[in-house]
Amino acid sequence: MTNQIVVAGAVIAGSAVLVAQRRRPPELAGRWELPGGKVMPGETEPAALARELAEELGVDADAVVVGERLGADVPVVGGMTLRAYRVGLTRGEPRPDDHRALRWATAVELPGIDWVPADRAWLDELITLLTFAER
Ligand SMILES: Nc1nc2c([nH]c(=O)n2[C@H]2C[C@H](O)[C@@H](COP(=O)(O)OP(=O)(O)OP(=O)(O)O)O2)c(=O)[nH]1
Repeated sequence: MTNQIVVAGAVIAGSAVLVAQRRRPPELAGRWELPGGKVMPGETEPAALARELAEELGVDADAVVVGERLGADVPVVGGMTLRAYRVGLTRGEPRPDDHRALRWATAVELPGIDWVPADRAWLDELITLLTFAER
């Protein structure tokens, strides 16, 4: 059986990353994550991420530029593997179509966020990325 990959996007703008507050399931509701979702059979990971971000953030899929991998794969309960990518948006302002809320967070704000537990694995890489991001 193949492992289900979940792709998550670190959408960077200036020196901030977009973080999204989950509505569900109850054990994750209210906690923050990188937006994304499950890769469907036959879909490439960048295509899946563009589709998920378009659905969740109300932006055009072709405005989603998927860049390099960020950090390591993270195994999560239920036999899934989380994989993060750097993302740029060429146009559009994200809105929370599937999340409770969205916020832009800078490097100093990241450790204080109430992350979905698995996403803490990416904290150091995110901080490094934002610290050296173009201003
Ligand atoms: N998208 C996303 N999911 C995450 C993150 N961290 C983390 O543990 N997860 C978990 C929560 C879920 O069990 C699973 C992905 O669920 P999802 O709800 O985002 O995916 P989806 O839209 O494709 O799923 P579905 O509800 O339509 O079935 O991965 C993260 O940073 N981003």
